[in-house]
Amino acid sequence: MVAHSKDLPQQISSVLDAVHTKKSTRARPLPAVALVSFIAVVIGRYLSNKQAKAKKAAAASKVSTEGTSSSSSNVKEGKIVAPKKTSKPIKHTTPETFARNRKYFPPSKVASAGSSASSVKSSVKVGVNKEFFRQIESIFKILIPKLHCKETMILILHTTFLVLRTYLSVVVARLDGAIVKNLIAGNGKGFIRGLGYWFAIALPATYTNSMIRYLQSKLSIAFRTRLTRYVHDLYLNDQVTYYRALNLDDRIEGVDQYITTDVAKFCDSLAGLYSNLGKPILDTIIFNYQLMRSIGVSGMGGLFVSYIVTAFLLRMVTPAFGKLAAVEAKLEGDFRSAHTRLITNAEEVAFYNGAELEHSILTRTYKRLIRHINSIYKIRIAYNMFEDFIIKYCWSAVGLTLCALPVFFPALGGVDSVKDIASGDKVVGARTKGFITSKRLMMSLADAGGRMMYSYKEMSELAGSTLRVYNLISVLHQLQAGEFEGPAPKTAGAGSSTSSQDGDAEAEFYSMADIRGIMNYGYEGIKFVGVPIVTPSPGNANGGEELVRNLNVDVKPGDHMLVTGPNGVGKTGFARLVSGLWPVFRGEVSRPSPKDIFYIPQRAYLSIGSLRDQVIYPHSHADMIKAGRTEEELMTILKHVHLAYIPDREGGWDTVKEWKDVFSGGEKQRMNMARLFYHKPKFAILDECTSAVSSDVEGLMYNHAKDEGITLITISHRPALFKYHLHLLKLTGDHGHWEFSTIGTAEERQSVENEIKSLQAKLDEVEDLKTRHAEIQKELEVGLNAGPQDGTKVQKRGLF
Ligand SMILES: Nc1ncnc2c1ncn2[C@@H]1O[C@H](COP(=O)(O)OP(=O)(O)OP(=O)(O)O)[C@@H](O)[C@H]1O
Repeated sequence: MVAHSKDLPQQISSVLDAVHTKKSTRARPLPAVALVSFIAVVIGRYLSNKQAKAKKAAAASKVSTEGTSSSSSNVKEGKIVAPKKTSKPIKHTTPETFARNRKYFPPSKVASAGSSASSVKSSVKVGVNKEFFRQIESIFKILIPKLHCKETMILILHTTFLVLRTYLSVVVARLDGAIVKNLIAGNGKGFIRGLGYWFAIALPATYTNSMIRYLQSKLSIAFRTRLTRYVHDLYLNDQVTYYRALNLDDRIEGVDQYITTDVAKFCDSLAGLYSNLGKPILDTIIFNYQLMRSIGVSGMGGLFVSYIVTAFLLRMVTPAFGKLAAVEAKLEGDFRSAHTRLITNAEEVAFYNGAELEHSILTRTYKRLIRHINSIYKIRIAYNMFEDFIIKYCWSAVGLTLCALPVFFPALGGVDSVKDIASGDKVVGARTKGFITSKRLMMSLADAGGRMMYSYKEMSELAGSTLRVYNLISVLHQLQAGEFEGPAPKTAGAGSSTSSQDGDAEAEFYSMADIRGIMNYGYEGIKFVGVPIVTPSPGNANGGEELVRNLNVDVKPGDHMLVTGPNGVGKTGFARLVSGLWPVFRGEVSRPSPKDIFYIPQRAYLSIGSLRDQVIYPHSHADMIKAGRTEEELMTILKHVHLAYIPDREGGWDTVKEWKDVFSGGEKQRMNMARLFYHKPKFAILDECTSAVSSDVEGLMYNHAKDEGITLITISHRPALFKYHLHLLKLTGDHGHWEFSTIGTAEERQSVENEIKSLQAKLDEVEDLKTRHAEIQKELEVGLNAGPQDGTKVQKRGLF
């Protein structure tokens, strides 16, 4: 009974609505049902066709993968997946698209929450402002590159279903009214018919709701795919943007977090915002229109004033959700990278017994994150209270007052009430109907308004992820173009020769923002003309440190060169310059084209993939077949590096394992040397890459490399490698000093002789020690044979 009386106003309202709209909108759900069912079936068929196609494609790719790379050991391992061999192009973005889009991504005017050193000091805050809309617009150029694309199709479908849902809500409300009307009138037939319509409409209505959710997810995934592809194309390219982002620039710290989490979060929020904002806006327009019929234009004026005041107040009190979200994403990234570090260095940490310290680092990063999240929750308490107070209570009070206007001041009343009274309806009935209709509309409006205000909060948070995604793309674009961030270069007059290093008046000031050197590709050799080796200095106000000054060297084919010097002097820096990883600040570097030069780094790298992939890296199996190379050749190569036993031991070329855990230190280095013999480049830079290999095998590998016609540039401090080279580049570390000489000159001989002398001296010492040892032994024996003075018999055996 209580429940009944509680629902009564709503039921009366439905009946009144039904009566009110008798002429033009009699509850006729059947055409609506038919229309919705038709659209649902068409879209359902479209989507199921797509799904069938996707299933077919998946089955086909499974067959091809099984056909090319499955092996018994692969199955045994179970966990590691070999890279898929695909004939499809890996890159999706053309250089022209990059060039066109670059201008849409100038450095952000908002100081980034994700970077530790942003040069952009700006008063613009993270939030729903002009800069946010500009950033979103730029990102949309990537998300929807043209009008006719998959994303537009999904957006159209999504919009259709959103409109359908609003339409169905109206139909359901009217049907509700009609059923209640028949119930009150005791019309059994009408009631049963109404119930029939009710069930008939349930199917398309529920289908519409689940399609809205499905299309929202689909839109999010489509956006994510577009963005991830674009970012990957930008990140992994010939300009080694990934290396630059990680080593030469600190604007996007934790780039993995940006690409994996932030992009996904951004796409989810954007797709969600469309439906969360679109529906309330549509509702607000419809309900406001209907409300105007009930409370009149003057009442609507009051309502709009309350909208404006609410929007103003909420904007005033809304905390910087965008900035908070951006900081949260950064802290999440820090926590994640602390774990990644531990995974990468588990063995080293275990050897050092460093669990406790690592534990404290993890706890500290986690606490920092949680403290921030907790502070957001606390900020939300006051905000939610205010939001509820305004939207639920103040709006209701305003609503009630406005609803009362036609009652107390009929002259001000809405069109309907005036018309109803004029047409002779009972005054009380007219007032009840007017009040309940207005109240229902007000409630719906408050609900739509609440959702819109909630969307404002979502938009503020979206501003945070938009900033991070925008910064990612913007910085990658700049790095790809070789534009770095650094202190302003000093002008010639203002001391271009100002020292950047303590106590060195001649050292030049090197800024990442002032790179003037030239890099030439395609030279038959490696030539440095007036090139300094300078450490990159992202965010360092003192500029980069000059390790080697004004280097001039020319290595022609066959001029095997050894680069030597103490630790940290810049030997690997030389290799980084040749490979284009470090910028050429001044002078000119000429080098062969990429296919003619190969680097083997200090730390042996083993990729994800099969045993074969380890030898042919960075070729894929498909590249190997295309180049006409065979497994017999690979076997010969393994013999040269003394690893011929590996394929048998590991179960064949197709075996997939985590190779970095399988091979010993020396095996890893020999495997890296095997790559050199596979690729046979004209030049090779070997950076201490045989330090764990026994010296006899090392010698064989060096001689084989020379026999293959490879010009070697070895970075090492071991004199044992002198004999395989013709030239010596010695970096002394003394104010960037360096010496170039030919091995075999007086100086070099002197150096080798010095080493021989020092070894000889040690050997002589061994002889002396041996002689001394024999003497002591002799003395002891003499002493024992003489026996004790008191005549006690000492047993020789017991003493020794
Ligand atoms: N990305 C970087 N940013 C700034 N400085 C760097 C960077 N990489 C290396 N350095 C610094 O440059 C200096 C030279 O490094 P490099 O690796 O060339 O030394 P090296 O002579 O090869 O030493 P080792 O014999 O120990 O391998 C070191 O002091 C190092 O700290």
